[in-house]
Amino acid sequence: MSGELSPIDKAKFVAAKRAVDFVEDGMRVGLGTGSTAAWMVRCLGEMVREDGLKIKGVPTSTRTADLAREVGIEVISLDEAKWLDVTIDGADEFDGDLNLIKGGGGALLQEKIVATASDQMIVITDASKEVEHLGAFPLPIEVIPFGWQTTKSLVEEMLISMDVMGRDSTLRMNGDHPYVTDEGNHILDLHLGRIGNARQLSLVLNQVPGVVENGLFVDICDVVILGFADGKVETRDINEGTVEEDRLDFLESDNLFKDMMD
Ligand SMILES: O=C(CO)[C@H](O)[C@H](O)COP(=O)(O)O
Repeated sequence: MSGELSPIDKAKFVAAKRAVDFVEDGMRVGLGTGSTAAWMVRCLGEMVREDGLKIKGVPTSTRTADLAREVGIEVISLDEAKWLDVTIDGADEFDGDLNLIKGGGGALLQEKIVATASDQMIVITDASKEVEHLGAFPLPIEVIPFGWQTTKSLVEEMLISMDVMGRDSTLRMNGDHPYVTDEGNHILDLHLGRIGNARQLSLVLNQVPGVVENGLFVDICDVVILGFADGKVETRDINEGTVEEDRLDFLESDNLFKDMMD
């Protein structure tokens, strides 16, 4: 990456930079997937290389595993870690209860398993992901390739029976071919418009044969850290509500940030 970063990238960097303050020596850390999570992985890598931080990372995708190794983080599997101290990840939407839609980057299955196996899940994001009601972002569901068109019909019928708005679903594509996840599955994106009861929808979707997992994260996230392009950080904590924080004055002096702009 080179040149001037966009305001959104600056905001993502600020959120990532604040989130890594939660990481301490000896921790097992879940490493999310996506452009915001990639900033966090780079920040942690810098702490490992420059400050001697000792952590083990459990990545949520092959992309993140590759980046983590590249920046010097020791990578282990979830089975080796068994349980994690914290997972830091991005999101596509979050609401006032810190429920999320995730999976825009196609890694929702590993992301949900890893976040659920963590003492704490911290979401890092820019302000554009905050919504009053989840659902404007198409909800990704991971389905096995066998009979995916039948699974799609079953999901649509189920949505009609639940009287859920929207109901269109599309198979995610990668060029001319269906998108394939790290587990060899496909993704259906559900265009719902507005999700009334995320918990109920999540439970019902996972009952449909062929559905592996859906991108609704209900009662999993503990903290959302919102970054802004001018360095301001705001934290939403599930227990403490909104915590206004000072503007962080590191953007122009941060080595990692400067490197990325060169
Ligand atoms: O859920 C995800 C990947 O499956 C990502 O966290 C989500 O799509 C946000 O990505 P970005 O940080 O690039 O906006």
